[in-house]
Amino acid sequence: MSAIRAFNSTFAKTIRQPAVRLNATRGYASQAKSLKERLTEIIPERQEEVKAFKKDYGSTVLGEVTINQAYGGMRGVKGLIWEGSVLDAEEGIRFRGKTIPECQKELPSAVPGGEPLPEALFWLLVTGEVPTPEQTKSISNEWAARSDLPEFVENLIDRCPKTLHPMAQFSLAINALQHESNFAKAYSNGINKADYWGPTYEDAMDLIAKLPKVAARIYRNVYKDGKVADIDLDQDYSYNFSKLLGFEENKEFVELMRLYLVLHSDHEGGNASAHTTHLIGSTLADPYLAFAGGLNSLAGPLHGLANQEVLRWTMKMQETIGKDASDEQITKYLWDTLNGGKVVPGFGHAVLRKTDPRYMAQREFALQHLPEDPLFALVSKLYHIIPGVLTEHGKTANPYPNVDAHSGVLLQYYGMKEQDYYTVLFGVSRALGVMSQLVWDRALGLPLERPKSYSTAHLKKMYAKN
Ligand SMILES: CC(=O)SCCNC(=O)CCNC(=O)[C@H](O)C(C)(C)COP(=O)(O)OP(=O)(O)OC[C@H]1O[C@@H](n2cnc3c(N)ncnc32)[C@H](O)[C@@H]1OP(=O)(O)O
Ligand SMILES: O=C([O-])CC(=O)C(=O)O
Repeated sequence: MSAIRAFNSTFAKTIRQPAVRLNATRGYASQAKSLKERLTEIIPERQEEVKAFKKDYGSTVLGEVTINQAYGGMRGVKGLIWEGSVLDAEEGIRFRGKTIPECQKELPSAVPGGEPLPEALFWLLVTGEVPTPEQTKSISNEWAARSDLPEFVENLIDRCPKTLHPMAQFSLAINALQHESNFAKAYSNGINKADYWGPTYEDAMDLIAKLPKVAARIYRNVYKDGKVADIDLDQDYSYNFSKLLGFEENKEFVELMRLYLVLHSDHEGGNASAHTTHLIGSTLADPYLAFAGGLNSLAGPLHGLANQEVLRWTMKMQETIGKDASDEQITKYLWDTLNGGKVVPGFGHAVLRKTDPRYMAQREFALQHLPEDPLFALVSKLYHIIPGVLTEHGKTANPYPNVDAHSGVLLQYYGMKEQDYYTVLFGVSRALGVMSQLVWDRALGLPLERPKSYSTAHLKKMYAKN
């Protein structure tokens, strides 16, 4: 047995939570398995499936690439494999074939009829199967048990100036956690490539488990008293994250956190944070280094940072034209933004051509929990005004709101008012998607990513008539 196989099997024995099915009507397996045990069964089947599919269809053409696409951020170019989710331009995201409302209905929750648990979504993303409540609980327990940070990482976060953007602190801390990487150690010890997925899985689980402590420490240092509570080993991930942030006493906030972490987790493979993580991972840099790169992508205002920008833009608008501004005043303010050569944050999308269902899920939450909130009323008003203005402006392929247009108002309502922090929450959630794919990247032996590029001069030589 290789060193890493021995490590994996010992680890599985230590951490496994034997769980027996309680609910016979929902089609759960009769003897619940740990996530790693289930993956160990599934991976050889999927490897065979992919091998056979490639053998039969490997030379099938997926699409053509135009010169405009090469200059245009590769929009619509089909060239990536991503197992966890697929995005439809009209319908939005499906996680392993399930829409957001289906996930809300089918995945185990912490409270009856409540929001789905991110632990359950992670299991679904990794395996394609809905976990039992016991399997979901085993992930909660496992993440709580793996959550400790090395002291030097805590010190590193504590030494950051409060003026360093929370996303820069987050990325720095994740790079430092690389010290813990099982994959990096296994690679340096000469692991066989057939075994790569094992230590990648261990790193993915450790990394996700440690995120609440990293993210909450940044929040408490920058905005509060620097003290961070302890993890409750018997609680779920979102409860613990809320507790560390200082919000666990508000049960609605904890439910929001569960929903938030599910909604922002995965958006197929071409979005900048997912693609960056996948690209870095393809060099066999370990999961920590890959995810830190993904976070740096997420920190751009055209991507995840838009959720911070939305609130900033909305507040600035309120300051400029007043809290009771008329539709006409809002419309004029929008035109000033557009004529100033700026984007309206939270609207538009590279793939979606309808309102983002993640926006709708957050709107449903607001309608249920904060229907009278004045900021929610304003966000609803903007939802009705902005698409018309963007359509008249005539440039935007999709004038409708994306996920980032709604998250800030919910967080504000519960007292998390520090917008510069919001993308860190997004990053914690995005780890679920990109880490589950990274395990599959290594399990399927996906190679170094390296597409072809040309210079303008070369392209002109190839295609221009004069
Ligand atoms: C989690 C997420 O990442 S969701 C996206 C978060 N980002 C935002 O909300 C920022 C605002 N939105 C945007 O900047 C864009 O819509 C993006 C980056 C999301 C998508 O970009 P693209 O796929 O290039 O969009 P699209 O094809 O519609 O762009 C065409 C033109 O419309 C402009 N446009 C697109 N959306 C907007 C917008 N919300 N406000 C103003 N102009 C816009 C683009 O800047 C582009 O202008 P250009 O021709 O002068 O370069
Ligand atoms: O899909 C995209 O390009 C951006 C996005 O909404 C996400 O990553 O969640």
